[in-house]
Amino acid sequence: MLDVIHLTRTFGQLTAVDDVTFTVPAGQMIGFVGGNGAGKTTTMRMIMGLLAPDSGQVNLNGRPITRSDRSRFGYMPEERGLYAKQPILSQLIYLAELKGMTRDSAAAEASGLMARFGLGDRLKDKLEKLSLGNQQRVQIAAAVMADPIGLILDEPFSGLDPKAVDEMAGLLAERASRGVPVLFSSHQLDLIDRLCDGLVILANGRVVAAGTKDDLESRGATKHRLVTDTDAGWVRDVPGLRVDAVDGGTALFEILVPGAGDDLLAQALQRGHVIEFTPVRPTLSEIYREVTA
Ligand SMILES: Nc1ncnc2c1ncn2[C@@H]1O[C@H](COP(=O)(O)OP(=O)(O)OP(=O)(O)O)[C@@H](O)[C@H]1O
Repeated sequence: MLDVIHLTRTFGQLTAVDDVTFTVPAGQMIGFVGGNGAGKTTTMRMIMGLLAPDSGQVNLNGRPITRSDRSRFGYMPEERGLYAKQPILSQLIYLAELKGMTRDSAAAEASGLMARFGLGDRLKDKLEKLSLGNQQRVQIAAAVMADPIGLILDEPFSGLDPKAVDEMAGLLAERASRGVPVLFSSHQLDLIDRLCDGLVILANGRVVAAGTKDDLESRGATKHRLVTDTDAGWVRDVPGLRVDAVDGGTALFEILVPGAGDDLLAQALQRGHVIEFTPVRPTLSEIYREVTA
């Protein structure tokens, strides 16, 4: 389990990361989201010890993380870590050796991963000879090699095609299933929704929401949808509701006063046929927009 505890970092007048606290449980994939400049990269750099916090700390399994712990993490930095002009295999072996692997086992793991990505015949190529998406796969391979005890990945899926996203997500999920805490940033909320056990939303350096999607949904207003076979304009006159939209026989609204939904349903049944009356789960984009507004 990785705990980020009250981390704060300023750059001059700017508080880039402001008292940020969250947990990445062992074996879980946590999505780290927030607009440009929200503080995600700065937080990840502090987790990896590449940037000192002004205050706060990072714990691994209940005690302060050490340099030796960090050397066993897989990290994919925003600026990417591999050299464009060096051959792929030798770089992967070198990085895995730094994490304590023997040369032979590093070569075997690197070759296996490249074969899995369909790049088995490119091992001796310089990284720059690959397409950008394939370079990104190699960067992810470098992070997941050598059995890391934690994974911190800064926008690992940016620029990948849907098939590559699925492959890389599968790889990260495999590592998570070994009990590894996985934190990755992304601007792709649909991916976060699909891949993550939970998420942390940053805005202006602060955590504005964190938890599972179900947790976040239950914090927000639950909306309901009524679909009838008659015009639903009358819903606007029912007390105790906030009506978002009416379109023909369909109305979307929030129930502000307990019982107002029952009154609405009773009226709807008197007026005609009720085709649907259901709570509407907000999308992650809607939750995101609400908490970062
Ligand atoms: N070394 C630095 N010196 C000065 N300001 C910095 C430095 N690093 C980051 N910042 C500022 O800190 C803020 C947070 O930046 P950070 O890169 O952490 O955001 P981010 O959430 O990763 O953004 P993005 O999604 O655009 O990558 C930004 O305003 C950025 O300009």
